[in-house]
Amino acid sequence: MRFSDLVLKNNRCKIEQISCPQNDICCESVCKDGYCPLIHKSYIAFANIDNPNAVGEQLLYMAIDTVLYFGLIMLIEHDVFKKLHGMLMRMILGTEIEVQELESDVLMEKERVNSKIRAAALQQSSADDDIMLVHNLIKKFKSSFVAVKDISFGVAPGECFGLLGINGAGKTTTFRMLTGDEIPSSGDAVITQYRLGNEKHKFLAQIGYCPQFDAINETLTGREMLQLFASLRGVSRANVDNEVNKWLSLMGLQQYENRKCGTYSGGNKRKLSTAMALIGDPPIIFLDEPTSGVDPVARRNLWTVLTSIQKSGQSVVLTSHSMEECEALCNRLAIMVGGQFVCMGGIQYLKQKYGQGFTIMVKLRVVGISEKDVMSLKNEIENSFNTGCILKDEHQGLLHYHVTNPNTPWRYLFITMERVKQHFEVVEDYTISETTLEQVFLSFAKAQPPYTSVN
Ligand SMILES: Nc1ncnc2c1ncn2[C@@H]1O[C@H](COP(=O)(O)OP(=O)(O)OP(=O)(O)O)[C@@H](O)[C@H]1O
Repeated sequence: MRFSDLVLKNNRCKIEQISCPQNDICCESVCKDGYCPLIHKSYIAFANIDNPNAVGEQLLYMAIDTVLYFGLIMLIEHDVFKKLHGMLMRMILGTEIEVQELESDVLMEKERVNSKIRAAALQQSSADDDIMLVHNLIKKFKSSFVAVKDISFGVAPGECFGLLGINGAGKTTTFRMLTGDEIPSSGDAVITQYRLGNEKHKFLAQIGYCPQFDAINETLTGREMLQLFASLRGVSRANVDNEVNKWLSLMGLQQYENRKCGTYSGGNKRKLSTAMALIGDPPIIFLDEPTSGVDPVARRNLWTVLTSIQKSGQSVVLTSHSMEECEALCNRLAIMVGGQFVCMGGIQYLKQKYGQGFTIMVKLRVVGISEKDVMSLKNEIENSFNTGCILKDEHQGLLHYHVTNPNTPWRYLFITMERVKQHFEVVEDYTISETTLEQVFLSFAKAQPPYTSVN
């Protein structure tokens, strides 16, 4: 009998009660009183020759799929694969790293954090004066490449902590570890009493994060995006609209609120991402270059917003390539070089410690100057400030001197440089200023090659 005949037979047997000629395939064996009785066959059974329409097998597969995919989602949700990957990497790569000798401020902060962590473990103290403690954080991507090298720092309530470093210094990797995107190779972080290592969800619930690249759903409008984030942050349904209106207005996004985010300009996407990090008033906010591509008016506006949220006790961890921004916002900052903190402290402290004194920039004429003229100019400048004058940099016809004695009178500086300018034709112009944060940064950043990559 062909399969199609069987299907026909079963369909007929189900839908009609037919008179029963002996040769009818439907009634071969069950002909009763001249009629073929209706045969009810259950669909909820495994299909076989007599019952090919049964869907038991499919139902079983669907049930197995449900359990399987639900389990898979749970494993992903609880980072089981990431943790396994992390464990495997730790086993393969180890956690031993080479660290350069640490500056005293970095070392002191490390010891302070470690002692707090020890005390918290013994329940002898709460981290009241630090909302977040990061200790001994390491990220190894390859055995030969460590992106973050054993960094430790604490952030106080209401503090803005800045992370500075050239491209590839390890700032974003640090953020990615603290926001759960990367599993640290070693080390941990604590926000209030929640540990990143074993209470990740509670830890992350304390954080607002503006990533370096805007993580927005381009098909939603700005308003919808903020409504979504307000709800995720636990803002009550009755308050969502108030909160969304507040942040749209603070970020100057009202006129774009009903436009799809995908059509926003780069600067407006940054503003929206920052608002998404700030909405719902999380206790600590990570901002990865929040003002890159933002116009100067909006940037200053954001600075005002960030200053006011600090006053209400929220803390900010910020990365930026704008020294002006760091000077305006950060209470403390750390400079990262090659994945490691090379200095740490308040801005004035860093300027005093690493850039004490004055900066003289000498612009040289481009044409008609010889190497000999430049050499004798350098000798003259260095001899004139015999209390200490160091040539820090020389590029594109600019000499950058650091006069190390902070007590040198401004009058002496100007008289000397005027005399030098009169005597050396090679000097086109000069400027004298106090040492800036940028100069402190550059003096450290030079220690890292401009393109550190593992690729
Ligand atoms: N998933 C990864 N796998 C391998 N190497 C990585 C990975 N992510 C980052 N790196 C490397 O780690 C180093 C630090 O990168 P990171 O993005 O943290 O730098 P950054 O300081 O944030 O730089 P930028 O200022 O450009 O944002 C870089 O050399 C980068 O190539």
